[in-house]
Amino acid sequence: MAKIVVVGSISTDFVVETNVKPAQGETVFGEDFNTSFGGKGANQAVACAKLGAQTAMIGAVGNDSFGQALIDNLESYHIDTSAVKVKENTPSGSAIITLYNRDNSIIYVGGANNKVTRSDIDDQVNLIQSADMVIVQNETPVETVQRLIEQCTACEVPIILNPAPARLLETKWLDQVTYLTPNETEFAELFSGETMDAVLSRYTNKLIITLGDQGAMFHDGKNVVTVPSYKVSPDDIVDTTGAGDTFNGALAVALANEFDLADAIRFANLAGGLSIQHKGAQGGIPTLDQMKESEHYEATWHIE
Ligand SMILES: Nc1ncnc2c1ncn2[C@@H]1O[C@H](COP(=O)(O)OP(=O)(O)OP(=O)(O)O)[C@@H](O)[C@H]1O
Repeated sequence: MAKIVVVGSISTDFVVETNVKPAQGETVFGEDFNTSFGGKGANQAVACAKLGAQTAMIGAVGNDSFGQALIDNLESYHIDTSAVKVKENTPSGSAIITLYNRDNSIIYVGGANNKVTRSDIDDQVNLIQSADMVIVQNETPVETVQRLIEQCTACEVPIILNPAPARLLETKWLDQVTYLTPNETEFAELFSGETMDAVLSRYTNKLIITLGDQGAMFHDGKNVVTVPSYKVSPDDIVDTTGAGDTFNGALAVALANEFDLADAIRFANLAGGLSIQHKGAQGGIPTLDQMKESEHYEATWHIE
């Protein structure tokens, strides 16, 4: 079984639906309330685990009741949480989402995710060294991400940096990561003023730009290659939240199983396309068995 270590955020989404927006100082009645598990790191870890990888998470929660629920949720997917720390006097990561007329306003509090430190990475060198693939995003502090890139380089373990949300990093860091997976908006923020073709040809077989319903692009050393997504009829699209996280987790699983890059992107496109046909970021991620039931699953795709 491929071993994947995911470093990143773990948080709860608190979603309130209302027909009336409260004015300053006003209380209104809401229509509905629900919570769901999120955080890009946690979503990507769940994707790896559901798609058949032995998955461990490095991150942090607060010492509140939400923290324990976040850990229990990861464990329900058989994710190793021994490297998820509980930070004292800190809230767990939370997104407070108000849905008003199908439009949402979000207040995100990083909480414990902002307290994942360089030494939390150094404490887990053995875990990192044992991995076939590491993934990280940008919802933990920049110095932590940089330390992880250094450790992966030193241990010669491949690392995917999913630069979401976009945050500028010096070229030396981008040069050290094995794969870089922005969506189009993140690409534009990271490489403002440059064309996709120019940057893709600088980072051959490394930069993978996700394009929503168009799939994803990379440069194979000779040409820019667009790997098309699998068509999903608009009637079947239920919830696109987390498509990017599913794509990244699936990409990691495929690469850790030694798929070539174009194949790995096709596998990730299929997972991303299936995920949008169900509600919920984590709930919508397909399992490996659900992938295999798809008519698009390829006979040459072997996940150990
Ligand atoms: N409408 C769609 N039809 C088919 N596949 C899709 C669609 N939307 C997304 N995908 C799949 O999911 C991948 C990631 O989507 P996208 O580029 O929108 O990432 P994202 O903006 O990070 O997503 P999100 O923020 O919604 O999680 C795409 O490369 C594709 O494989």
